[in-house]
Amino acid sequence: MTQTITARARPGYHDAVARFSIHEAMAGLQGDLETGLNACVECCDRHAGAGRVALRCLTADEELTEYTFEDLRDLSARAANVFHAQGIRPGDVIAGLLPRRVELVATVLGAWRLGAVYQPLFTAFGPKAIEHRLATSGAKLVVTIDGQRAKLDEIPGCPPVAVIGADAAPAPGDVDFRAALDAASPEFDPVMRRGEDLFMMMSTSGTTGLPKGVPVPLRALLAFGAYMRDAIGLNETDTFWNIADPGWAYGLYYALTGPLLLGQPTIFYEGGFTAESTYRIIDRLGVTSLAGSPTAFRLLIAAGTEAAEPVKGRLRVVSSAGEPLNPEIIRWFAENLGAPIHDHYGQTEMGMCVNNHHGLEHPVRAGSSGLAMPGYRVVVLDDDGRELGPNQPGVLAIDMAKSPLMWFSGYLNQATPALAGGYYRTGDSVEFEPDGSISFIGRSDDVITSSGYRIGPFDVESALIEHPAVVEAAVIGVPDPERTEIVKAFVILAKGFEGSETLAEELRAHVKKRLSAHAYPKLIDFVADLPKTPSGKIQRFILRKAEVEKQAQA
Ligand SMILES: CC(=O)SCCNC(=O)CCNC(=O)[C@H](O)C(C)(C)COP(=O)(O)OP(=O)(O)OC[C@H]1O[C@@H](n2cnc3c(N)ncnc32)[C@H](O)[C@@H]1OP(=O)(O)O
Repeated sequence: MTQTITARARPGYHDAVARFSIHEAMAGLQGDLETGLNACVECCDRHAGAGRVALRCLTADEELTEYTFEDLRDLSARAANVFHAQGIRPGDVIAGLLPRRVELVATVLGAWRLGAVYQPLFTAFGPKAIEHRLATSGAKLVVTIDGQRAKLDEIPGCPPVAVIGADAAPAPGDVDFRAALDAASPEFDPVMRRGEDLFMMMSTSGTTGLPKGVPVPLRALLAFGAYMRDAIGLNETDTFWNIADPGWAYGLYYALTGPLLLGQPTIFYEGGFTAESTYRIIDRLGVTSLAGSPTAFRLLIAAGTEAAEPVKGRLRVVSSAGEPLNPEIIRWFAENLGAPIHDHYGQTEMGMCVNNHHGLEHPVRAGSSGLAMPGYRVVVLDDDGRELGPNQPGVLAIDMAKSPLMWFSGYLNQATPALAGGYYRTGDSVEFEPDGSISFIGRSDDVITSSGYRIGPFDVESALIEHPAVVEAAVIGVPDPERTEIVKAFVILAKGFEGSETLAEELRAHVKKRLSAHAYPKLIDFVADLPKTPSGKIQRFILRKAEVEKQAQA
């Protein structure tokens, strides 16, 4: 059974909430949560047969190749055969350190076809970030490109590697992934799993420790499909482009899985983000529905109104995630692109669940994150776990028992205090408006939001103190008009080292290489001491308060 999406009048939001039924949500799947489900079948096989395009890949030079759902079915079966020959079995984890290329889709769908679990590794990560994630998941194989391969040499106990080479033959011991795909059979019967079985292994940064594993069960497909229909409002006349990288949740859930699940093509562009290439691709491929983060939208605005002119009136809807959306962006997009841009809120742990829905009719207030997506009951809690009413700040939480689309059930192999008392506490401070919409206030912990990335200060501090010049470090986010926050480090130097711009640059380069290219401290202060509690815990909030006050006085 192929699920078809039709251009339709937008149903009313409150009607959709009242009529929400998990059975109807499940009718959007071919398989069954109890008896048999396969994510590759849902995202690929069931849409094959009509020659429909599934994937448009643009190289960094903007060379375009299109793949149909039949092509992806064939590739997924070949990949599943390659993985099976490497000893991968249902439930095993396959990690992908891959840029936005067709091989990433082959790896993801091939893993799912085999009943295995896909773990994304962002290509900006350094060995430290990769090592921790591989150790957490117990991945049995890593698929990567030759340009990323050297990072894996630095990882003790790295699992076997399948590499996609440019010209050179892969290193001894590595699987030549492309040659193996070509040689493999295009037949592989999908392994049926159940709704509770895992199909993705994500990770997320916290305040105090290293990133935590977020296991994603197959029943999350229901929530991903609901977001695409209700919030993105994807219909069959749309050309959808989500510019987020599938190395992260928003990209993997909604640039790859979501559109394919609904039988709609998706777009992968391998080049880095620029306003010019973004406008060019919108124009060339006829994009009508765009998704990304406010930093990307601010960079579009910074390119000026003339750059936007060729695509004015072309975008039907724009969806924003990862950082709160400023009213100024909403105004600019309406005026210069003729496009409504809506704020959507979510986390790796649950997907998007508070949205200004494009697919459902309801008033949209600038500055608000929106309303709970049908299928989630969203509440605001005080410190004692009591539900609060309008205009009372508290922590945004999900009422687990009354949220049939909620799929998160705890971090991998560790206690999850955020799930106490029947709620999942997001750690984000918000308040309800009288109309039921949610206004975002900020994080209630030290997690940094920069360019739509969630950055754990502890990760950056740990990378910094690996450098011989650093004895101690404290890392915070400081407000930034372009990137929401930027990472700032306060560093105590070891004896014999002196603070200088040269040393600061060396520390930035060190964090970029060891941890990740996106998480390095743009600002570094060398200090003699750090504010601490009597028990010796660094008080990052004191540093943050001082920075905010400094900015206010500037
Ligand atoms: C539930 C959810 O998941 S919600 C949303 C999830 N968040 C996201 O998807 C992230 C959204 N952000 C982005 O896509 C990007 O930040 C953009 C498009 C907004 C801006 O891109 P950029 O201008 O390239 O900045 P970005 O912050 O990504 O990069 C920071 C640095 O890392 C580098 N970098 C980024 N990606 C890579 C990569 N894959 N490989 C190597 N380096 C990289 C950049 O070159 C940059 O280096 P520089 O500071 O020396 O110039």
